Parts: sequence; C-alpha cells; structure tokens
Amino acid sequence: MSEIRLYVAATERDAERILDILSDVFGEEDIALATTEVDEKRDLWEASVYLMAEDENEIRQRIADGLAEAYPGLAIEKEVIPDVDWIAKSLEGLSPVRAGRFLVHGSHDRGKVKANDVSIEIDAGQAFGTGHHGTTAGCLEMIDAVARSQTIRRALDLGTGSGVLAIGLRKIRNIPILATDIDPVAVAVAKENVRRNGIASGLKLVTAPGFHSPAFAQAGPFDLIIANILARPLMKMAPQLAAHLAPGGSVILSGILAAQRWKVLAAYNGVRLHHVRTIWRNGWVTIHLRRRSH
Ligand SMILES: C[S@@+](CC[C@H](N)C(=O)[O-])C[C@H]1O[C@@H](n2cnc3c(N)ncnc32)[C@H](O)[C@@H]1O
Repeated sequence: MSEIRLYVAATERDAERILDILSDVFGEEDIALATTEVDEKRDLWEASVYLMAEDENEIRQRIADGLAEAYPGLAIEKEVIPDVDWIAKSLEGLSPVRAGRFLVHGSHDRGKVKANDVSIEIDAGQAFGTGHHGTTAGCLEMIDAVARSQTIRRALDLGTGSGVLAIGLRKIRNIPILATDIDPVAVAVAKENVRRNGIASGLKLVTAPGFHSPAFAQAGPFDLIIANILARPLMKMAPQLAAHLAPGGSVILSGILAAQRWKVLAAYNGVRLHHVRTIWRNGWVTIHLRRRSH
C-alpha cells in the first residue's frame, strides 16, 4: 500500500491557518502535516496531509469537514508518493552529494572525489540512504559539525539503512560505532557498504527494533546517538534514547518534517536534552540536542 499526499493550494498566511485547523482535526494521530512553498513570487503555498492510500476516503472527508467553515469549497488535490523501490531506481546515476566534508557518491563517480573529501561510496539499492534525501544530507552535515566541536568516544547510528551515516562517522573518527536497523535487509546492505568503503573493524551492525537488543548496553553509553527515523517513533523512543546517552552527549535526530519540529523538541526537553541547532533541507529538519555534563 503506497503513501499519498492530500493537499490544498493557498497563500502563505492561509496555508499556516489551514495547518492550524488540520492540527486540531488530527491531534496526536500518526499523520504528518506540512506547509511547502511552491512559488515565492505568486505567494503560492500548499498545506499537505501525508497518509496511507487505504485511508484516503476517511481522511479526505475529515479534511473537507475541518475546512468547511473557514474555507468552503477549497479543492483537495492528491499526489501519490513513489514507493521505496521506485525511489531507489530513480536515484541510480544521480550526481554525488556534498554535505559538510563528506562526498557521498556511487561507484560510477569515484573519479570525482577530491583530495580533501571524505568519500562515502553508496550505490542506490535496497536500503534508504544515498545522500540525496534532505534528512541524510542534514545528518552528515550535523555529524561533521558535532565531531569538530565535541569528543566522541562511542557512537550509535539507530536506523542505519544503507549504513551511510555510520560509515561517514567511522571515516572521520577512529571509535567504536554500533549501527542498528529494524530491517534485516538494510543490515545486510549496510554490511556490504561497510566492506566496500574499506572499513575493516570498529563498526558493528545489528538487526534490532528500537532499543531491543543487549548490544546497546554492551556498546554504550554513547557520546553521540544519531537517529534518522520519523517523528513519531523518535518521540516514543525519547526516554530509552536518553537512557543510553552519556553525560555531555549529543543526539542528532532527523526524519522530521519542519511542522513536527516543536513536538519532537518538546518530547526531548522532557528527558532533559536541550536544543543546540537545527538544519533545514527540503522541508525536513535535522536537530542537534545535547545533555548537560552534570
Ligand atoms: C530514513 S531511513 C535512514 C537511513 C540512514 N540512516 C540515512 O540517514 O540515510 C530510516 C531507517 O530506519 C529504520 N527503522 C525504522 N524504524 C526503526 C526502529 N524502530 N528501529 C530501528 N530502525 C528503524 C528503517 O528500516 C530505515 O532503514
């Protein structure tokens, strides 16, 4: 079943108001809302609701009901979000991506690596993470910044996908890294990418949903935890994630739509992590949080 986006076109002011109305309609449900700028000159924006195709009729009706009073007759449009295999296919042959000091590239672009680049070689395949997505690039840029400003002794990459973030970190820091994913196929792909990037030791890959594995207690506590998953699971995991973080440690979170940023920050403030910096890329945010040292 594929994911779809139902959206309405509006001015920036109206799109913000529509988002507020829809936030009241959907409350704490597992439904992502966002506003996006389409055309700056014409003040054209879209307010969007992301959902699974099977829920379309119900959600469409609730959007129409919610907007009926303030915006009667507003057209609700639909876009089908391409599924993962389609994304992987469309990424084949795409150009290298630069994020911080990293250059993520496919094997066909090895020749484009410059002397000062930290190269990460990933071909589009069965796991998420080629560097082309705003969340992956945002995480790499943030990893570079955090590694420059903080001593990292042990790190965790939760939801490693292709392994891109763990590989990047291991290339700039000679430290033990645990990388996990709920999906065994992703872990197999990440293992292959680790080998291909010439990393012989120090990076351990484990299949685990959330924090359900003894590997976390063995490898932690971590000075840096990176998790590029999605807002809702990240919010749920906040207490466990904080429990595996060393004093003074940093957390890099992504997979969060710009409109979900405050909710995620609130969940992490609740476990005594404070906001350091946010990077915005293509409607997604990457957030750096830190725990005080005492
Ligand atoms: C958006 S991808 C990120 C991949 C890579 N870290 C990157 O930045 O490009 C999210 C990954 O998290 C994994 N994932 C989703 N929920 C998870 C969970 N509860 N525990 C562990 N991994 C999870 C998915 O299988 C997927 O590989």
